[in-house]
Amino acid sequence: MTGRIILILGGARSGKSRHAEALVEQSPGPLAYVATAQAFDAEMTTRIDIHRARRDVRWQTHDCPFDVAALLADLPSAQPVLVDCLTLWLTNHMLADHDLAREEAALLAALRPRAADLVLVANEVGFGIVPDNALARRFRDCAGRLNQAVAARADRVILVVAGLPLTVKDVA
Ligand SMILES: Nc1nc2c(ncn2[C@@H]2O[C@H](COP(=O)(O)OP(=O)(O)OP(=O)(O)O)[C@@H](O)[C@H]2O)c(=O)[nH]1
Repeated sequence: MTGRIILILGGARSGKSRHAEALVEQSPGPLAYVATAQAFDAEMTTRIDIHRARRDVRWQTHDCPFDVAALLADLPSAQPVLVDCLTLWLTNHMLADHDLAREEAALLAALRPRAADLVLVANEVGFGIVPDNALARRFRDCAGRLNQAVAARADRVILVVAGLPLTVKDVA
C-alpha cells in the first residue's frame, strides 16, 4: 500500500497541529514526529512542552530544524511521519541565511511516495495586510510559494480554520 502525502495549512492557533496529529494517529505506531521549532525563549519552550505532553508513547520525536529532507530519507518508509511545521523550517533557513532555493529543492525532492502517510503542517500567512518591512514581505512570499509547491505534490491538502478542516485538494 502507498501512503499519502497530506499538507495541513492554517493560521496560528487554528488547530492545524492537533488535526494533523489526529490524522497520523489513525495509523499504527510507532509514529515519527519531526519538530522543526527551535526554543529560543521561555515562551517557545512552554509551547513545545505542551506539545510534547500531549503526544503519547506511540510518538518518536525527532528535533530537526534544518535537514528535514535527509531525515525523511532515513526514516523507515512504513513509518507514518508528521512534519510540524514547514513554515518554521523556512524561518530557520532564512534566519541562518541559507540558500533557500537549494533547501527547497532538496525538501521537495524528498516528498516521494512512501509506504505510510507523510503529513506536513504549514502556516497560511498570506491573509493579512501587506507587512511594512522587507524581511516580513520576503518571508510571506517565500512561505506562500513553498506552500504552493508542496500542495502541488500532495495527494490531499486541508485548510484548518477555527479548528475545522476544509479539504481543498483530494486526489482520489
Ligand atoms: N523542537 C521541538 N518543537 C516541537 C516539539 N513539539 C512541538 N514542537 C513545535 O511546536 C510548534 C507548534 O507550536 P504552537 O505555537 O502550539 O502551534 P500553532 O501553529 O500556533 O497552533 P496550531 O495551529 O493550533 O497548531 C510546531 O512548529 C512544532 O515544531 C518538540 O518536541 N520539539
